[in-house]
Amino acid sequence: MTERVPVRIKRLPHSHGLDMPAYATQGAAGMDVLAAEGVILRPGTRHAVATGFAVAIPSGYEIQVRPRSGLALKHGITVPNTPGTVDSDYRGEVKVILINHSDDNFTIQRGDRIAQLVVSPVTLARWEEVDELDDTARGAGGFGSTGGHASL
Ligand SMILES: O=c1ccn([C@H]2C[C@H](O)[C@@H](COP(=O)(O)OP(=O)(O)OP(=O)(O)O)O2)c(=O)[nH]1
Repeated sequence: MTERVPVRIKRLPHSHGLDMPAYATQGAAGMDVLAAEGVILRPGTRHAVATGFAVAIPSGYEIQVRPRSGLALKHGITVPNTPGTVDSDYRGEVKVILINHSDDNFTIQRGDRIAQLVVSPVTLARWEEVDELDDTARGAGGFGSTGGHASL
């Protein structure tokens, strides 16, 4: 097993009785995160769902908030800002922004597993401003310039 990065986590009062995020299987990349509140998401609406905890991520890491594929495929429930970014200096409650892309109301009950959290290393960059960039075969081609789909 790869070594695990320690991340400090603090339960908030409304997390009472809730499990903290956990890997569902040995090889899972993300920890399933539970809703700390019940919400009814009407079609087309979104909500920042409480999780009941705050974290102190070590410097050099972030936590990405990603959708669960089952909720996306079966119910049109996804994370509009995916991957959501939890910065290492953020000390507020971690929230999961969910949007309902279906035509039906979607009920989230407290304790439902609503998304997954992936701890990921962050590479910081510094700009080196130049007058000219090197040439490449692609050049300025983008946004479908290589084809591969009839509409492109
Ligand atoms: O899905 C998310 C995304 C963000 N956050 C929290 C942690 C993150 O560190 C903070 C700010 O997020 P972000 O930088 O994406 O938001 P912003 O709109 O740029 O706000 P800010 O100006 O506060 O950085 O909000 C969450 O709890 N869940």
